[in-house]
Order: sequence, then structure tokens, then C-alpha cells
Amino acid sequence: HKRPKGLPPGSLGLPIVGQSLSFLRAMRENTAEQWLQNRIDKYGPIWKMSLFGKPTVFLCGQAANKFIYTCDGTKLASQKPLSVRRICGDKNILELSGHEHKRVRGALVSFLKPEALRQYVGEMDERVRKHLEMLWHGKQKVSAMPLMKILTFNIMSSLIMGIEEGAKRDTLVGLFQQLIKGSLSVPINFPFTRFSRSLQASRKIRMILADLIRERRAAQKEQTAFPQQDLITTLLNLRNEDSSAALSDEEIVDNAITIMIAGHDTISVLLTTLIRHLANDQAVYAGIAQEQEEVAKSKASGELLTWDDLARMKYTWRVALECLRMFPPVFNSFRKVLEDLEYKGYLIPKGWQVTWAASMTHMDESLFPDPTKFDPNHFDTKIPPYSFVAFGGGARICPGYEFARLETLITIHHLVNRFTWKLRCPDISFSRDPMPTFKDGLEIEIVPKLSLKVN
Ligand code: HEM
Repeated sequence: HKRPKGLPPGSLGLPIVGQSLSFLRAMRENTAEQWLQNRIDKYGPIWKMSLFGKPTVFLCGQAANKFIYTCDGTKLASQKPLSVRRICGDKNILELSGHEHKRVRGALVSFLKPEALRQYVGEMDERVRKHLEMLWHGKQKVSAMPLMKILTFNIMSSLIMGIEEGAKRDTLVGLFQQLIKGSLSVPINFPFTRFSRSLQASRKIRMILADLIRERRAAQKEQTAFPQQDLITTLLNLRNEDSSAALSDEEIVDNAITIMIAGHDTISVLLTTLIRHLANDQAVYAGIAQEQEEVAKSKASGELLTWDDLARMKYTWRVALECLRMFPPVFNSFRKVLEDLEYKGYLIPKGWQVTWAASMTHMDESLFPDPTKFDPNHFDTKIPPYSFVAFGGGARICPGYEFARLETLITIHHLVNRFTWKLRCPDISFSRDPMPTFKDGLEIEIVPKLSLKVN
């Protein structure tokens, strides 16, 4: 006969607010790792608190990650603030579970998988060159973070929605900014709140995307469009076995909006932390410069990068992974508990939520020796499963991994081959709001590399 299990240690804190304000303050001050560590020191690797109005169990470590990612979809369900559902729509992948989640995810992956993305390497390369020529060359000082956001938005605008530079893209930049600002706000639709402006932006984006779908359908009939031109066109062409449409128009719109949000802040944060790190670490900059010069030397002038060129950028990618290990853009995730669970002898009750933070596994010295040291060699050998979780794991692991890899490698290739740079403020930190934001947008002084052949 088993004894009934007890709840994990810890305190649910004050009614309603619980630990939310204190946690959010630590996020803003970029001390959230320490905030969690203080509680781990007190209670161990599993404890309870109250976060954002819900009783919550915090778990950490490789075994806990495995537990969470294998329960995902059956015993645990996605848990997003209500605002996300209202803004991204009921059919967005983050709201779905079980069979519906698999079906929509399968459709998105048909565009995001490596075999499909390899045909867009040249197109991404062209956008990166254009971006640098217009916004970096001829300047002595730039703000890295806003520029990486512009670059990422433009690349995603063309690959996800098929919208190129021009009036429509300019309108969408503003609308998406407005939408993202309110996507994690309190979902009360009073006029003039962040949330109501965000909803308004979402409605306008939906109208633009509905028009776009109509245009694409017309082009399909006339056979003037390339069937895999972008994500939206790919999804429109995707058929079930009985040749009916695989996704409804509403599903396509909701998920195109979600992907634009999911990819935009994450890649731009990774690129900004890379730019910051390379400014301060001469040895790593030199290692990347050597690798990227080799690639550039093997190309004719103006020749675009290919999939095979990216496969040669192994050291650069290890540096990017090390950046993601030390500064994961997504700090923590939540899941809703669908049935009573038991973990390490503790009860995690149905109706509660669980949360975990990648950093707390990434700083485990049994997985990454000397974990506080920035060292790309941490990724020299194969990493044990569930120990590097900047992209999550299991059924909901980030499907944008390959997209992020392509954009990061292409951007770093051109940056390092064209410029050296220095931070205006050498030990600048960031604030999590909840995505990292850098003070002054991370200002850097840039010097062009005149002697080097730029392909
Ligand atoms: C460095 C870049 C990126 C990082 C660090 C990142 C991180 C993550 C993480 C941690 C999750 C899982 C969250 C959870 O378990 O609750 C996730 C999910 C997701 N990501 Fe990314 N992501 C990145 C880029 C992208 C890009 C470029 C796209 C799209 C082109 C994308 C689309 C998505 C989607 C759709 C999901 C939800 C998957 C599902 O629920 O099945 N991400 N991402």
C-alpha cells in the first residue's frame, strides 16, 4: 500500500500575487537565475510557489526536463496567457494539443525542415547583404539590437509571408510591433490599453493576410506562383490524401502570425548576444573570422552562399550554441497539469502548472564542466539528451531550429568578413521583459575590414 504523496516544499506566498512581482523584478534586473537558485538552495530541485495567479511547481535538471518533455501532450498541456490566444487566434499551434497539434505541426514542419529550407539559403543571403549595405556600411556607430530586429523581420516577412520591401511591409512592421507589445498583457479589452491596441493590430494583420491568401489562390489558378514560394503558399498547397486542403485559411493565418512572433525576438536576441560576445572575446572572434574567411575565399565575387557552405561553419555554430546555453532567449516555459502526477516522491496536483528554466540545467557542472565559462568546446562532443534545452524538447521542441541556424550563420558570415566592432559600453547587461532587451539597443562602433575580399 502506497502512502499518499505530499506536495513539494515551498510557499504559495501572498494571495493572488504570490511571487509574481518578485519574479518579474528579478527578470527585469537579469537576476532570475539567482532568484531561482536561492530557492533551490533552500528547498532542493523541486518546490512550489504561486506565479501569475496559479499554484506552480518548479522543477529543474536533466531528469526533470526528461520527465516534462515525455509527459507533454498527454499529462501536460500548453499553458499560455489568455492574451496569446486572443491575439494569435484559437487555431495557433501553441493552443493545440494531441492529434490537432500533431497535424498543424506537421504542416509547419513541411516548410521548416532542413530539406525544405535549403532552397532558401541564397534568398536569405541576399537579404542579409542588402541589409548590411543599406544600414551598416558607411556608419561608424550602430545599435545592434534594433538592426537585428529589422533584419529578422525582413527575412521572415519574405520567407513566411512572401512580402517584400515596400508599403505593405512597412505597414506590417508597425502592426507587428504593436501586436507583440500587448501579447503578454492582461487580456481586458478596454480602450487605449496595450492589449486593445494589440488586438486592433491583430485584426489589421488578419485582413492583410486574408487578402494575400486570395491573391495566392488566384496566382495558383493561373499557375504563375512557385508552389513553395513562402510558408503561406506552401501551406495553401498542402493537401490531404483525399486532396482536400490540409489546413483551413484560419489555421494558416493564425499560425503565420504565431511563427512571425516566435521567430522574430528569439533570433534577434541570439544575434545581439553573439555580437556582444564577439566584441569582448578576441580569441573566439579570431576563430570565427578564420572559418568565415575560408568560406569567403572559396566563392567567386558576389556568389551566394549555399547549404554546403553553411555545413562548413561548424565552429561558428558551436559559438552560437554556447551563447544560447549561457543566455537562453526563452527564460522559462509553463505547462498545465492535466492529471495528478508524481515526481521524486512528490505530488503535482491536477489543475496546477509546472515551470522550468533552461539556464538551471545549462549551469549544471556535471553536464557542462566549468559552466560559467564561455567555451564553445562545451559543444565539441555529443551533448546528453535533455541537457541543452534552449529550444525545448519532446513533442513541442522548437520547429524553427533550422531557420534560426541558417539566419544566424549567414548573418555572422557577412558581419565578421566585413567589420570589426567594439561595444560603446563594454560590460553591458540586458533586462528580461520577458524577452532580453539591451540598454541603448547595444550600441557598437564599427570599422570596415577594407583589406578583405568580400564575396
Ligand atoms: C534562436 C532562436 C529560437 C529559440 C531560442 C527558440 C526557442 C523555442 C523554445 C524554447 C520553444 C519551446 C517552448 C516550450 O516548450 O514551451 C519553441 C517553440 C516554438 N518555436 Fe522557437 N525558438 C527560436 C526560433 C524560432 C523560429 C525561427 C521559429 C519559426 C520560424 C520558431 C517557431 C516556434 C514554434 C512554432 C514553436 C511552438 C512549437 C510547438 O508548440 O509545437 N522558433 N521555440
